[in-house]
Amino acid sequence: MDELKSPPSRPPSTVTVRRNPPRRARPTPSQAPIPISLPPTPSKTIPSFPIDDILSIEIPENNIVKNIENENLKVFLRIRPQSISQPQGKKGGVAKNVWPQSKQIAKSKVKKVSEVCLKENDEHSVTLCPPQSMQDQKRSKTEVYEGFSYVFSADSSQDDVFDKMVNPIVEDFMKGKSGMLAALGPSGSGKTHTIFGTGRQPGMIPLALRKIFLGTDGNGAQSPRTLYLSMFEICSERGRTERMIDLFNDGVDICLQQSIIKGLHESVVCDVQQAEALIAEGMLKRATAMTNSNNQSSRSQCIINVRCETCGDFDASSNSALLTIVDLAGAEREKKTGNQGHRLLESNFINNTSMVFGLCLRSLLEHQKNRKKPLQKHFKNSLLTRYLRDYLEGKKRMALILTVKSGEEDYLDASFLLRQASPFMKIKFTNSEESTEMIGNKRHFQPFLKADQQKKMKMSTIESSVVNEKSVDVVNSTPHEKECENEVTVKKVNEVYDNINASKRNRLSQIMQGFARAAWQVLKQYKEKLKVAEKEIIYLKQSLEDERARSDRLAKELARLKSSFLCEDIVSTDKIITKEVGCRGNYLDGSAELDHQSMDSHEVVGGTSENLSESEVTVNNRSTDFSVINSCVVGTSGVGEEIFKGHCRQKHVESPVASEGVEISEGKEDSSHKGIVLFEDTACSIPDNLGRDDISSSVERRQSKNDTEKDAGTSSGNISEPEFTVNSQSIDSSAVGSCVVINSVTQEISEGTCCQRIQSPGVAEDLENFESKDDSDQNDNVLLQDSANSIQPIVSISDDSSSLVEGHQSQNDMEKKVFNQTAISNEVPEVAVEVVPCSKLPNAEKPKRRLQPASSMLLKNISGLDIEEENEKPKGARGSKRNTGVDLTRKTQGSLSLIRLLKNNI
Ligand SMILES: Nc1ncnc2c1ncn2[C@@H]1O[C@H](COP(=O)(O)OP(=O)(O)OP(=O)(O)O)[C@@H](O)[C@H]1O
Repeated sequence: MDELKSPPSRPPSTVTVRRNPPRRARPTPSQAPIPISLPPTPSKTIPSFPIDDILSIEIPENNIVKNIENENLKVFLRIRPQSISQPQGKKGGVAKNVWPQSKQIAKSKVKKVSEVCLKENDEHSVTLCPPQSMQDQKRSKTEVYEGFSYVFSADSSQDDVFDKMVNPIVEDFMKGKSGMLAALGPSGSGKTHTIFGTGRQPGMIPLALRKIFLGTDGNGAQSPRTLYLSMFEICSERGRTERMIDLFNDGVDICLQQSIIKGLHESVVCDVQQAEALIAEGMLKRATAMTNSNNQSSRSQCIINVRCETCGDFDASSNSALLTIVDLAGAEREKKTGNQGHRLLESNFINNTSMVFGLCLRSLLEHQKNRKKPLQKHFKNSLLTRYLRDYLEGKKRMALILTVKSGEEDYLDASFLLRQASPFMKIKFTNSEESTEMIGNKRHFQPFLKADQQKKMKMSTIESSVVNEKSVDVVNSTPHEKECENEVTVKKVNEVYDNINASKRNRLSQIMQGFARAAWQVLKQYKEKLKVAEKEIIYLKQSLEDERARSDRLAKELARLKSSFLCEDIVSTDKIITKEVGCRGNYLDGSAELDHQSMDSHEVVGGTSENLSESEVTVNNRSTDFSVINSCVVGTSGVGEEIFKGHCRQKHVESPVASEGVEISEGKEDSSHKGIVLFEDTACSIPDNLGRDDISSSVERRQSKNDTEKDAGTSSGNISEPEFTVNSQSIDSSAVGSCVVINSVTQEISEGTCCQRIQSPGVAEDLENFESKDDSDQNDNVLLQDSANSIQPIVSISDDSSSLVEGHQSQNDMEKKVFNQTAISNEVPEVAVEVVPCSKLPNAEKPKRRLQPASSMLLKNISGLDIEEENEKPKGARGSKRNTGVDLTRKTQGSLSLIRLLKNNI
């Protein structure tokens, strides 16, 4: 009750139930690009695939197939004589019109007899000319049709036609090849005459039978065989349905089931007379009628089959062959034939069959031209084309003979026929004979198989072997013929299996040949691909070798550039330092300009004893305009203990010094602003790890010492004390700044010889106090003497020119500075330094461009020094410098001053 009282529940909302849940499309599998990795080149060469050996094997070509494939449909043309154009009555006169005819038609026929519209050009072409009455029409024009297999003129005989057209087919037939001959043409053009002929002019069938029964197969050999003859027609029943009538069996209807005619009576023919009699009997049964075009016009399509079976040899090539000859009913024009009623219906059927026949061939032609176009199944539209399907689809060889009349009134018929049928000559037989043979065998063996089966079931005697009611005409045969037929039937039954087995074997062999041929073609294609691939591989190998050679060249070039860059870097560094010092001097001198008119030479002869070396530096400056010598370059071998450890030869050291820049020039005395420092040491031992700073520090240390002392002599017995002497001949010169700083030593060792370059830009100890004046002569001689050794490298700087130097701390006279050197080496180096005062460079911009790297280099060097730490060092600790090592030797007053100067100016 509560439920009743309660408000009715809402109907459940509509719920959509998915039977199949929505499916999501599967993500497309990402196909990451497969990295192409070339397989490593195997060290061993892989043996090549023996494709040449395989391809060298010759496969036997099927000549039959090859011939058929290359064969086109043969189209012949026969022109009927015009003199018999008029239908003749039975009495030999002009036949009366079978149908009531108007007077105009009768008059026109009489007029057009004499005119000819078709002319034979040659054996293969004709010219169709429209009659004068039709020349005004658009489609009426003279046309030339060529390409016929042969054109039979009006006066050609039946034998000519047979020899050129039928005889090859018959010969092939006797060799076991099937074939077909069909006659096409308008009504009354001579098709029936050509196929059957007359008593005096036998047609193709009688001639063929004669040829066949003559017993030769073309080679003169006669083989045992059995000939079967059948004849039937396809006609229309009141124009509605088609009928197949067996002409050998009293007009019994037969039917066509899948290309097999059931009930068709095949007559075994033993001689040509029997065969001709059968043919004649069948012709009498054929439906004919009198029309305005032909007094005995065929009203049906007549087919004659001659089948040959080789007795005792049932191999596939010759066991059965079929020769088919078709006499088509001629296309009819209603106006021309004047058919009415039933005849008109027959005309429609005849024209329809002819049209279907032409459509089948046209479709085959288009299909062969363009394989994309399907082969239309027009054959289904008529019994005739269904029966002749194999021929119309190009599976069997056939030939066409076109019969035309050349009269003026036949122009339209001839034009229609030639336009429709002349393209058929391009049709090719593409299929193999094997398939056609198999089809033929299948069709003709099937009744035998059926008969054999029935025979097995009945287990009857020889009489019962006559089970194929279609094969033998018992009714009309004679007793002798019956015996012959019975024997033949028994043979068939006994050998049918062998025949089938042979066919199977043949089919298998054909299949294998086809497979081998296809494989051979594939191998050919792969061979071509392999050739292309091998060419590509060779090309890639060549390119790889080229790339390798190129990379080698680039590596060599890179190494060369690196080496040259290092050399230039060293040289440029020295240049920059020297130039910087020179500039500094100019800066201090203010208007100092160095115009060296003559080359100044500074020779430094440095020598060291075993443990002691002294260098006397003499600076001679002959420049008249040399106002300030703010720097002198002294090449010295005064290096510390650690310098001379090895045994090397210091060949040539040049230290160009210029007022604004320093450049190096070897072995050349230049009038430009260059000072050449020649440093020669015949027996100098320099360690490989000689550092630039070591030398400079040691020299600076000594220079700082000379600020207060001239004579050092504080070194021990192994310590050399180079004496630095500056001689200045100038009277007015108030100050001569000279110092010797070796700040860089570059050594190059090659083959046991050490070539050491020393660029030692002269830096004054207190350059800030220098002032140069123009027109001051200055002669500075810096002599470094080694008192402890007999070999004293002397560096002399002489300046013959007058110079004015002011504000120099040191004396104007010769100043000697003694450098203490500690030499460990036992050999005394000979140092000869030539300092050539350089004149001002003609191009002042060039060194300026080089200031940038020099500044950077100096900043880099300066930043590396701890100035504050040096300042904190007490000056009184000099005595302990020697004991503290190289680090302490750097921290001299001279170096501090130099660093300050450089840093402030940069
Ligand atoms: N080449 C020829 N030489 C002599 N007479 C010929 C020739 N061709 C045809 N004739 C004669 O022309 C007449 C008509 O020929 P035929 O009956 O062969 O024509 P058709 O093409 O078969 O006509 P339809 O299609 O109506 O049967 C016949 O009397 C035939 O003897």
